Amino acid sequence: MAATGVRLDLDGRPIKPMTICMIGAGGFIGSHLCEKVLFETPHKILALDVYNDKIKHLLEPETQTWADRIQFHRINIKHDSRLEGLIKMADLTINLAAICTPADYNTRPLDTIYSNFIDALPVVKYCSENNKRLIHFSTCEVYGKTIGSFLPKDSPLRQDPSYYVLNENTSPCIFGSIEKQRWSYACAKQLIERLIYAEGAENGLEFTIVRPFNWIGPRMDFIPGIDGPSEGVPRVLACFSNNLLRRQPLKLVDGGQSQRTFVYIKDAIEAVLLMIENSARANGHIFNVGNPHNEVTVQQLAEMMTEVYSKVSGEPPLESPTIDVSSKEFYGEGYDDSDKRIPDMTIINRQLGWNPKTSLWDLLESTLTYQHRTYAEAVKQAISKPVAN
Ligand SMILES: NC(=O)c1ccc[n+]([C@@H]2O[C@H](COP(=O)([O-])OP(=O)(O)OC[C@H]3O[C@@H](n4cnc5c(N)ncnc54)[C@H](O)[C@@H]3O)[C@@H](O)[C@H]2O)c1
Ligand SMILES: O=C(O)[C@H]1O[C@H](OP(=O)(O)OP(=O)(O)OC[C@H]2O[C@@H](n3ccc(=O)[nH]c3=O)[C@H](O)[C@@H]2O)[C@H](O)[C@@H](O)[C@@H]1O
Repeated sequence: MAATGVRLDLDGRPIKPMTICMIGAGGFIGSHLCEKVLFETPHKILALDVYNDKIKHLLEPETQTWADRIQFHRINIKHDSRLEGLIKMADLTINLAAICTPADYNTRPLDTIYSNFIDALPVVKYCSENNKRLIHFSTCEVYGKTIGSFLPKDSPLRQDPSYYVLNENTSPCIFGSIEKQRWSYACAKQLIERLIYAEGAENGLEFTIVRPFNWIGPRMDFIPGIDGPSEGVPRVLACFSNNLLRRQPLKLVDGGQSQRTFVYIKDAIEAVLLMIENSARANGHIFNVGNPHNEVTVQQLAEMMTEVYSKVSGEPPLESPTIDVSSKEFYGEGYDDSDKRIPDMTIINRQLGWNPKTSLWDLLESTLTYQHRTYAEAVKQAISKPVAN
C-alpha cells in the first residue's frame, strides 16, 4: 500500500519526496489527507492539532510501515512557539485549522473570526518569511449568496447559470448585514484569502487556496452525546445521521429549501493530492473543489438519507421522517443562509484535470454504512440508559 516506484507529476517529472506540515491534521479532512499521503506517497507528515482521535489508527501501532513518516505534535496554533520551527522543517504547509460549524458562526462570532483570520496570520507570515509553500483551506462560503437570489422569484434569469454558478475569478462575494453574524466565518475566510493573495503579489509567497464545497464522508464532525457534546450542533451530515441513529425526525431548517452540492471526501482528497504534487500548476491559484452534479435541496438530502439509511440498517423509515424548524429556534439569532452553491469547475479542470466521480447516492451509501457500523450500538446503549433526575 505504500510508496513504491517513482511518482510522476502531471507533466511527467519525477516528484521528490517532501515533508508536509499539516495544521488541523486531526480533523475530518486532515484525517483523510493523512491516510492518502501515507498510503499512496513517500511524503512525510508533521501532523499538528489539539486532538488526534481521528488519526489514532495512523499513529498506533508504531510497527506500521508508515509509522516513521508521520509525527504528531499536540499544538494549539493560537499560542505555541514551536509553530515557526515546524513550518521551517517542512517543504509545504497545509492549513486546515478552523472553527467551521455554522452553529458557531452566530453564537461564537469572536472565536470564529479569531480562528479563521487572526490565528491563521502567523502561519501565512512564517511561510512568507521562510519562503515555504502554503496550501490554505478557505471555503465556498466566501461566495455568500448568489446574484440570482436577489432577482424576483418569477424572473426567468434565475434559470441562467451566469446568475448562480460560482466562479473563482468572476463571481462576487455577497454577504448579509453585520447583524447577520452567520457571515463572520465567510468574511474572516475572505480576508485571509486576500491577505494570502497580497503576500503572493507583494512578497512572492507561493500559495494555493482551496474552496471546498460541502465535502462529506466518514469521520465528519461528531454524533452528539456519543463522541461530542450532547448539546453540540454539527454540520448537516452528522445532524441527520444523529437523527437517523436515534430514530428521530430529521429537522429541516426553514423548510430545507436551501440547495447544496455534496462531494465525496475521497474524490476531493484526490484533488488536494494533485495540488500537493503539482506545485507549478497549483501555485497562485484559487480552486473550487466540489461536485456540480450532486445538487439537492436540504429536504431532498433528508429524503435520500432516510432511504439509504433504511437500506443499510434494515430499519423501516419513520412515518413522518422530517419536521420543519425555524432557523431562529435551531441556530439562534443572527443565522442566515447560502441559497445555492454550484461550483464552476473550469479552473481546476484546466490546471489539474480533476473531476469528481462519486454520485450522491453512492457516497451516502458508503458514509451511512460507516455511521451505522460505528455508532448504532453506542446510540442504542445511550438511549437505554435511565436518565438521572
Ligand atoms: N468539510 C468541508 O466540507 C469544508 C468546507 C469548506 C471549508 N472547509 C475548511 O476546511 C478546513 C478543515 O475542515 P474540516 O471539515 O476538516 O473541519 P474539522 O473541524 O474536522 O477540522 C479542523 C481541525 O483543526 C483543528 N484546529 C482548530 N483550531 C486549531 C488550533 N488553534 N490549533 C490547532 N488545531 C486546531 C481542530 O481540532 C480540527 O481537528 C477548515 O479550514 C474549513 O473551514 C471544510
Ligand atoms: O461544507 C462547506 O462547504 C461549508 O459550508 C458549511 O455550511 P453549510 O453548508 O451551511 O452547513 P451545514 O451544516 O452542512 O448545513 C447545510 C444546510 O442544511 C441545513 N440544516 C443543517 C442541519 C440540520 O439538522 N438541518 C438542516 O436543515 C442548514 O440550515 C443549511 O441550509 C460550513 O460553513 C462549513 O463547513 C463549510 O465552510
